[in-house]
Amino acid sequence: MRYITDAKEAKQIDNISINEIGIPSLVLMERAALGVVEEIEKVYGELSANACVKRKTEDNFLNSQRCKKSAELKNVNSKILVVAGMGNNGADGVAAARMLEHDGIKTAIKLVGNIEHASEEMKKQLEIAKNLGISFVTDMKKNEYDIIVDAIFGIGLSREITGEYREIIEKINGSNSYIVSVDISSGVDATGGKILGTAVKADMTVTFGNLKRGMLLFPGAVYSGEIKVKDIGFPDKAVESVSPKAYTFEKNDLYCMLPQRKMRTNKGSYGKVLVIAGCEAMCGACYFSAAAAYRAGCGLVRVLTAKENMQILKTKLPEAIVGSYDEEFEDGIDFTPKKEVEEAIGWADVIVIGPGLGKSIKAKLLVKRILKVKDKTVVIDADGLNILAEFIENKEHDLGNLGTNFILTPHLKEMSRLAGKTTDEIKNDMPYYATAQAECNIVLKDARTVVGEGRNIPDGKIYINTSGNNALATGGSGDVLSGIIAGIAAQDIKMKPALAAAFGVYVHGLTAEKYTETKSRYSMTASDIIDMLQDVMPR
Ligand SMILES: NC(=O)C1=CN([C@@H]2O[C@H](COP(=O)(O)OP(=O)(O)OC[C@H]3O[C@@H](n4cnc5c(N)ncnc54)[C@H](O)[C@@H]3O)[C@@H](O)[C@H]2O)[C@@H](O)CC1
Ligand SMILES: [K+]
Repeated sequence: MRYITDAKEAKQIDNISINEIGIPSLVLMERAALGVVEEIEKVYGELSANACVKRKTEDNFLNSQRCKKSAELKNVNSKILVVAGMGNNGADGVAAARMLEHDGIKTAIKLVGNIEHASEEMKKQLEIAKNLGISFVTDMKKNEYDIIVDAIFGIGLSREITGEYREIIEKINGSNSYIVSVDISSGVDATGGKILGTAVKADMTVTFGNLKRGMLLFPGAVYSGEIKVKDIGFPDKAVESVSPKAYTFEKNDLYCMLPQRKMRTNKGSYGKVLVIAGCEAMCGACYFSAAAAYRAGCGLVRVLTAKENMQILKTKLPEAIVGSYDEEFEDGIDFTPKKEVEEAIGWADVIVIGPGLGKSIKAKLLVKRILKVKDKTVVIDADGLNILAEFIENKEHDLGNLGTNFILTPHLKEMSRLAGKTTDEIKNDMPYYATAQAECNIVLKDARTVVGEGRNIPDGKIYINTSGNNALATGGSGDVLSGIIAGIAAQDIKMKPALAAAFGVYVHGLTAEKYTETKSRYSMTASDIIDMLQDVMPR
């Protein structure tokens, strides 16, 4: 698990490390600069070898997709320019320039801003650089440098970028150089990922201690390039005492945090998922959700679907217990859930409702019933969300009334209906809309999905997903996700629903990464996502 900080938390960690624990600021800075230099020298090596530097991490959405033509790159006399602002981000850059020179790489510094406003650390770094005779330039000639180091603003950026800052950032972006941002791309708001006027389009960002939210959320993610996180010695004590609200997973987390498969167990040990999905014309969605729940590891899956879908589901997924909700309506639409629906609700540990369910009166009555479930995790997806939004619009329901056992999985448009806000409003503050609107858990789906715990959950966390790629943008992908989340939640009913949801989102993303290792991102289908689960879930 990796913490992701916002600007305030990152500053607090700096502060506690320096002022409470007593690690000198310049010591942290020296390590930060060394971290930057280490990464630059790797790139420099590649450039010098005339390599085409196509960063592979586009798969993680962290790449600006630059492929420098080797012919455009000078090799033997490669030069680096550090563009430094007057705060400590600039000071990191000046320290890095000194280290690069020390390692024999021709490096110059271009200062931006009023030197009279330089931070104490910046003044110190400038003094050292001057004593060593490092060259300073006043102008930045286009395409003169193979690598430009962006050390203009870090987490201290606090307002729109204008004037000479804006000009230099536009010049940097207009160059052919490989661009390395120090800590965060200058212009990206470290908390929300917004672009404050303009921002450096980095090929790589070398960040310190922890990931910053702004480099993962859009549009900041597009400006960050490949992200390297460097440990510069912030003590765990400082990080723990700040306890950042956001986190993301790494592959090892699957092995140590997912429910374990113990030796003496049977199918009853891994939970029961009920999928209420599929109307007459939509059998596939039901199949995808149910099959994914099995592949994610739950013990038993039961399906309630339209009568017409039963035969095909029995054939396609013989592992599932297949029934129909239709017989509940034999007496007309005056629905009092009885027979199979009530029995199935009682049977289940986790319920999924919505994929391909349609918006018929039957579907609405089913959703109405499931909204009353209190004692088990419920995933509401697709048409389940559309119906819920309709209930909210008609004032029959309130988003705030849904309990902490519910997981909603809206994409931006669905969230816009649920929250009564525009998609732009949602897009611009995904962590807020994933957490602050409701008591339930929300999986807010986008290229960078955010999972939030309800607003009243003590110490509620925000998960920002970093796995996956655009191969996932295919029909049925969301149905599969609902099944994966339910399948994981069912294996440990004590697991916080938001954690199960975060794992589900992470694993769903990993399937696409695995798939595109050998196959085309154009061709992945929902069935492939289900198939790839066997390659990405722990063995
Ligand atoms: N000792 C420390 O505190 C450490 C700091 N580190 C570096 O320090 C950075 C944070 O340094 P600072 O807090 O000095 O902040 P920055 O260096 O990010 O920038 C702060 C300066 O920019 C000004 N500013 C903000 N927005 C502006 C705008 N739009 N136009 C013009 N000026 C603007 C501020 O008034 C301030 O003077 C981190 O990102 C990291 O790179 C690292 O070296 C780790 C250790
Ligand atoms: K920067």
